[in-house]
Amino acid sequence: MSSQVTGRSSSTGGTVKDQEIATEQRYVDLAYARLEEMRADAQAMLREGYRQSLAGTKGSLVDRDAMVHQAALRAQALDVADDGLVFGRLDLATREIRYVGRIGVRTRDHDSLVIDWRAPAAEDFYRATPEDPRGVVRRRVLHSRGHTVVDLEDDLLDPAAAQEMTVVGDGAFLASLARTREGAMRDIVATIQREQDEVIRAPAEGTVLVRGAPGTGKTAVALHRVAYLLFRHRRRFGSRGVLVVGPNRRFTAYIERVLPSLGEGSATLRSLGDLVDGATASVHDSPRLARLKGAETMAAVLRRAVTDHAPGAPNELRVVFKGVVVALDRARLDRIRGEVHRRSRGAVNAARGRAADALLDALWERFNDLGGPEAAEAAEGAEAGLWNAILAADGLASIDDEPGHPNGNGDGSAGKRAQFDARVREQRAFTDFLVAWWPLRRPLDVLRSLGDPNRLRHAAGRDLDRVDLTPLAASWAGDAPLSYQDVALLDEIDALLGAPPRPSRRRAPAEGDPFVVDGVNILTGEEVADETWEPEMQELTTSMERLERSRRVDDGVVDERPEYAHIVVDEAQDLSPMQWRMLGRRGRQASWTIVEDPAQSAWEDLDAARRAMEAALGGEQPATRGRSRRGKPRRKAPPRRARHEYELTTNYRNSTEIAAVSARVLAVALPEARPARAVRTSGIEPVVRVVPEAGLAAAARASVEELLGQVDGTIGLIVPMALEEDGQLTLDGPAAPESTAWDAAARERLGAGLPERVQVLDVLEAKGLEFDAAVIVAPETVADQSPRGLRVLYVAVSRATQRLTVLTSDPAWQRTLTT
Ligand SMILES: Nc1ncnc2c1ncn2[C@@H]1O[C@H](COP(=O)(O)OP(=O)(O)OP(=O)(O)O)[C@@H](O)[C@H]1O
Repeated sequence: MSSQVTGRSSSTGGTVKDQEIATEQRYVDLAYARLEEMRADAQAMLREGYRQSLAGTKGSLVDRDAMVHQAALRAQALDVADDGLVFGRLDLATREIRYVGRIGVRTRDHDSLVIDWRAPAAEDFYRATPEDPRGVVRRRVLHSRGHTVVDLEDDLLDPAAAQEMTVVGDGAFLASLARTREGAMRDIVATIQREQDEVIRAPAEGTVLVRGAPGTGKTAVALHRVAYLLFRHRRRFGSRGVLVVGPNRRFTAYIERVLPSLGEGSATLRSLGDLVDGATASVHDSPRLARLKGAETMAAVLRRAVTDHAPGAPNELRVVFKGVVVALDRARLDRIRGEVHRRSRGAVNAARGRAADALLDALWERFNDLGGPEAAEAAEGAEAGLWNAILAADGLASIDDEPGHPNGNGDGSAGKRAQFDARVREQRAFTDFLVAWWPLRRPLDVLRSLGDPNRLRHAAGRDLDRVDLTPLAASWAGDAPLSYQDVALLDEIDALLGAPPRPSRRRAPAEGDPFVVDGVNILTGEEVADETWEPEMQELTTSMERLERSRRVDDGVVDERPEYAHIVVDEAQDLSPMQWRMLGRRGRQASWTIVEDPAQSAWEDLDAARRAMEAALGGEQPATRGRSRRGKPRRKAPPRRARHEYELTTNYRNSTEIAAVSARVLAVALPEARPARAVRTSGIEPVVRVVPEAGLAAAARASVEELLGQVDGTIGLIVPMALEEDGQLTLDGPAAPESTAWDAAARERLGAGLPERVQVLDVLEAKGLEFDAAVIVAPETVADQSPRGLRVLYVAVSRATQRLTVLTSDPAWQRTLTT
């Protein structure tokens, strides 16, 4: 017979639970003692690594690098185990006992003391249920503070096999869900539920698509999956890297501690606003601008923008050969430009050499039209002084054609052509023209150039409506802040521009190269060293450094864009097609974990986003179809990958009372959707108050002050987006001069003097976050701000774990939320 005990006294002193805790403490002490030994071993390995480097050979440096890296990883993994090393115990029907913990611990004789939670032998800890006990009789969760076991909770899975086994517990799991939120997400290793574990351990290949309502643990599960993949497939995912992408910087700050707490510091965590090096988003676009910028048609607009002539590009080319002025006008130049773009298929910056050749062809043709070599001979006899005067008046920098010039003796037509090319290339008029007419462009310059409504109109073709041009151009003009959608556009432009053909190291100068102007090769943008140039010794790089190398869009083009072996996309329902394209470029060979809740989507055209997602996951990217970014034939598009779909159904965040309010919003936003099942009842009803519009801010302040006395943890004060008069931008940087009700200045006033645990944020910034208490201001405004406003509101009301207050100036909303 087993017994369920919660603190009952035993005949031998102390409660049964105390005795059980003492037993477990002895085992935990044993595990920590062994951990100390492992730590000493890791330190010894580190010292040995450094000793190797004293040998001084290149090979020894490589060994040192590898050894030090390994030892550092090991030491890091051991450190994370310092808190709550052992958190689970399984008693099996075979009488075997298994302990589960943050990392695997073995005795010196290789007997298992603690099984890593990610190892196959730990799977039963998460998967066993009373319906399917998988040989487990009792599952025990140990709650520790540091090295000390403070509580236990048992699940009896197979009562028939339990015999005299003691079972203690008082719902510590549910209690742990109600714990205070301190502002950063925590790991859930000890309490992962079966449906969550299935996602975490899903196959590493292909795409894992996870859906679930707010609070079902999608983010938590995705992060634990990363730790699992890195543990089980370290070689594959550790070397090429894992990228985790979240919606905004607040969100990445919120989740950034989870992976390190699981001992995994190697994954790259980025928000959609800082995925591209050198470009950082500081604003969200209004729904209208986001729709325009995020749509796939923007790819065509940008393609035209990069192939259009650059701002300030000259309209005429004039050179002199043997006294004959040869000129190309704007119409001819535009035709040449179009032809070069067609032939170079996209890699714009790399095509400058081809552009130079095409100009020379056209000049030669023109020169022949003017009479060719005969005309030159006639001109040669003319008065040099007269020519100089005329040509100087034309502003040509270099016109001379001295008899006896080394290039002046070509014969035969090929020789004449070679002579022509050589003489024209030498002229500053030609090289200066080339630099201005086909500049090596930077993504940010191209985007800014679209701040000119005329250029935007030209690039827009028929892909944008006239009425949209003005707000779009205004959002890119001057030094307007970059938005989250803009970052994806910069990446698109970068892909279109491509890298100029540059070697990885500085080359020695080629003597007399006419394309070297002021120490720079104007065809490639490459710096050419002076005569003192010597090849440098290369410093060894670690795999982490290599992983971190990436392109920067602000300072021209450097290095390759990083590609990852696995990409996790959180809040995927909000990605625009252009953002999917940006991610697709980073995961052409990757497997993916995609986490989403379509009911929370602020994005209007979900079908278009879905198509773009499919293209990113395995299809081809239309902008670079058939060719790689460097113009070489592309590898075949990867085959469509296996897809594994999962749904999470239990809401671990909200109390049942708060979940009821969010279910009411969902019923209006998306009547056919099913809310998740909340499991924790708090007995605290949400508050919905009607307040006159002018008093909303004051009421919000008062509500927060009241809540400060009611909860110990974080409070979110969630306000509508701040749309400017023309509905454009919502700033999360400094206040814009003419912005309205909920702008940054208003939010700053709302938060003034409040403790740090209170965050004032708009509904978009609240995505993915959670608070002990939330105050939602003006649901009616949120609902009206965009066609997806109701879904955005659904996000807002599902943020709180314990207390929810809604302030509305519309009595109809009070009825909707309470009945
Ligand atoms: N098995 C679990 N044990 C304990 N806590 C859990 C468990 N699963 C989820 N949680 C907690 O529930 C909360 C919600 O989890 P999470 O943020 O991952 O949900 P989500 O589905 O991503 O929500 P949203 O869609 O709103 O972003 C978090 O505090 C998380 O730690």
